Amino acid sequence: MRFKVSVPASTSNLGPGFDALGLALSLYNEFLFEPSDFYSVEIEGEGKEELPKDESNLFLKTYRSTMEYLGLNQPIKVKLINRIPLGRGLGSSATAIVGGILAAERISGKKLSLPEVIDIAFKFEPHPDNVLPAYTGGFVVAATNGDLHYIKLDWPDDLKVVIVVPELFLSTEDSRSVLPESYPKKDVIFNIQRVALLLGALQKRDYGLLKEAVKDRIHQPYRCDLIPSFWEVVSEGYKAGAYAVYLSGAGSCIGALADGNFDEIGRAMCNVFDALGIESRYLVLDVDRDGAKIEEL
Ligand SMILES: Nc1ncnc2c1ncn2[C@@H]1O[C@H](COP(=O)(O)OP(=O)(O)OP(=O)(O)O)[C@@H](O)[C@H]1O
Ligand SMILES: N[C@@H](CCO)C(=O)O
Repeated sequence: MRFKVSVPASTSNLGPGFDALGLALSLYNEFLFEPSDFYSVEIEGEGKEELPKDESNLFLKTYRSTMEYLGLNQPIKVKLINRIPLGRGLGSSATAIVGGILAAERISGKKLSLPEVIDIAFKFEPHPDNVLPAYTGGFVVAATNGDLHYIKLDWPDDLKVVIVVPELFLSTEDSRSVLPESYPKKDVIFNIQRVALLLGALQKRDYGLLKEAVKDRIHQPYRCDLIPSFWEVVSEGYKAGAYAVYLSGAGSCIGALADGNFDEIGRAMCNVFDALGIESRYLVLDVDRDGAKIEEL
């Protein structure tokens, strides 16, 4: 009884949609697991050295919490094959959470409802914009207030995401700690207008509107100081042909939406980090439409 769970990365916020918008990407963490007499964790790839291999590992914590919720206890042996860089705003922690929940579902033979999945996930990550696309795939709008309300929207086939990954680790906790507790009314209105514009521009494929639509006054103006030359990277992305450039999730990755010139955009943005002596690379990713998957081995 051996299984593989694969869970996509996600890029969230997309500028103004703080804690509301998330997009699953074609980059996957894979978790291989089998029942065992004791818990054990092996890690390959990202976080091999840094991530805990004991019971404090987020995958195991989520698995155990889900099993506890189901009234069960079954130790497992898990191998995490991590391809998503950590602490970069690409939803690596969300993949571990979703992976742990799916592993518990598979081992127990029980299927949880989406509200149950989200309730468990929220104990570990109390914002939905990575967990939800990781679970469902696609472009997701999520609204929470005790209950979760969400909708999966169409994403245009021709629009890819160029993700620039600087060698800058930024924990979500630190990146959230720089945000204010409250915002002036004009900034809230600014963001509401742009989220609406963004959804409309994507629906109508009016890409010329995207540059204005991804402007934001809720998080990027506060987080930009954590990423050297953030606005210069953004500007180079636009010059190279991107329609929209934004901070991916809590950072430090920067995402660019484009329907061509993908390598030019990636290189132009990385050149800014090169000039600062910060290593970086870029990934050209499609949108994952299907979300987390389980496969028998
Ligand atoms: N693939 C993983 N496997 C196990 N634990 C992970 C994994 N990825 C992240 N974590 C755990 O989640 C904690 C919180 O991660 P954090 O949210 O800061 O970063 P992230 O998930 O890489 O980025 P983000 O959520 O901004 O996209 C980390 O300290 C780590 O212990
Ligand atoms: N919406 C969350 C995503 C974390 O990746 C944030 O921006 O803090």
